[in-house]
Amino acid sequence: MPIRSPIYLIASGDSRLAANQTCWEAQDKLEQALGKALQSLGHTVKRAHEYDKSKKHGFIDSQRMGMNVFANLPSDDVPLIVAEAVWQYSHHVLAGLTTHKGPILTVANWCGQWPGLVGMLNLNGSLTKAGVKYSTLWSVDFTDKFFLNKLKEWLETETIQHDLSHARPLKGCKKIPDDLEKIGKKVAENILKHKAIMGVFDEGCMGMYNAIIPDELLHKLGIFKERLSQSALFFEMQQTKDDEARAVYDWLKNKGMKFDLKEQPNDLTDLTEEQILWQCKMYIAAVRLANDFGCDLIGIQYQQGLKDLVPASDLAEGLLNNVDRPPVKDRTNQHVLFENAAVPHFNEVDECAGVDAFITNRIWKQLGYSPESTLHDVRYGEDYNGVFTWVFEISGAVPPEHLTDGYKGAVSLRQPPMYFHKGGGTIRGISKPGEVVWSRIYTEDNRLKADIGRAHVVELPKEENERRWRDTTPQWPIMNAQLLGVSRDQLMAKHKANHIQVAYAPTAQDAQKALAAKAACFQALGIEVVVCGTETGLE
Ligand SMILES: C[C@H](O)[C@@H](O)[C@@H](O)C(=O)CO
Repeated sequence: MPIRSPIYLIASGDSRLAANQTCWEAQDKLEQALGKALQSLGHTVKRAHEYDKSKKHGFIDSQRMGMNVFANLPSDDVPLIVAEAVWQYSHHVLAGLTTHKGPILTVANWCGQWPGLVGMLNLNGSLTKAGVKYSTLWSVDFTDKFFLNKLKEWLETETIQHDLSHARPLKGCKKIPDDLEKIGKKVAENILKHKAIMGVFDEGCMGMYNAIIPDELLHKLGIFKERLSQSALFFEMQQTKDDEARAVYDWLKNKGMKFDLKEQPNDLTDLTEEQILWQCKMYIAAVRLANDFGCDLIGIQYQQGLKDLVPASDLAEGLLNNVDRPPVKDRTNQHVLFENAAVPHFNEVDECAGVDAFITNRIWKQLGYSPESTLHDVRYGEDYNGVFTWVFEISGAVPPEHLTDGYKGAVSLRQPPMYFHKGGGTIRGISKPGEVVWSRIYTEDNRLKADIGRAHVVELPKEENERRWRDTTPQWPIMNAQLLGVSRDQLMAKHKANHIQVAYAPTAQDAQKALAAKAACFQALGIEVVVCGTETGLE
């Protein structure tokens, strides 16, 4: 049925006032351009909530506000657009969207300035997990053919069909070679027999409903949650000795990592040694607590609660994911904990990324490859020399092993104050060129699924890399990635999360082996695998 006007528009935001205020201008610009496009197709748009003069922004900034906005719609079957130019908390609007009966379209502007694409992808993943029907679109300026044609399609049919021809179920692909299937199955059997513990320091980060794996689904993988508290982490940080923190800091400096310290720093905007030392304490505390509870992987939420107490968790998170990291001894100073091993960590307690990191670690070790993996935000991208090149950019840190020149290529910069008012340093650098396996676990139809594919990480000229940093968030680590056989629009249409997991392999052939073994492991654990793109070795 054709869509009838007016179309209602809602905008979910952050819950941090500073972020909502800073990013409002970009949102306003998006809404005006989108409004014009709809007008040109004979439609009118009506905001379902007003700009708030006292708050100085027009975002839905809490779950309660979102519920009220939906309750005040003229009816629950009006056409609705969720428009996003910023990082947003999906739970602000999820409740209303789960009971909304009218057609839903999520839209983001193709812009790197703020993580609007990231916000929309999180909402898409959350709606997918919740079983809510929606369509989705993106555009640089809302005048391009792709956007206008697809928008027309939505206006005429209430739905949009995207090209998903790059994605095939593993079952329909070439058979996985026996030796690699054996490795995948062996890792799966080992996990199912011995079980694994996922330590979660406060579940659910920034409304990321998609990132929470229901226990019943997780248990089928042999993985069980240990629900830990960030209060316990804070307490442990306070028990950690100053000289232990100092030793971690010195270790990093000896490795060649740089810290962007000003001569007379302002704690509100600059990085300070005190912030870094608290971050080192968090790193030690996290390792000790992971050891106390026998955890195989851990995740720290940080962005609610802990963000008001201590500097950012990112420095600790990037280090935990690295095999070569500062040694941490038990409290009596006798044994090194998790010696010569990474402690797989999942940022923003994204449990889907956590399971992926844990399995990657096991598979890569079996194959003899460096097992470091990380999630990134699917942040932005542009063509470079005619090839679409993504900016993958997580909000703080990656394992230094992923960076060009490792620790020597890592600089710690102060986290942006609008998100991180207590500061803290990042692990920022450029991801080294090489061969990568990318993947994403997600929940759909009440089942766990995984998309998996291949990418080249490319080295761009310095000025181009700097431009990409300037156009996004220069404090965060960047990966310039070319997905193989998956176009920009195919990834956007198919991807069910704000995050993407990446791990390097020594060569393209090794990456295909790793992909195959990982897919076999996922399958043996009951995760439905979808192979995406080309050069996977399985097409
Ligand atoms: C600091 C921001 O809130 C980020 O955490 C956000 O952009 C994300 O990384 C979302 O994945």
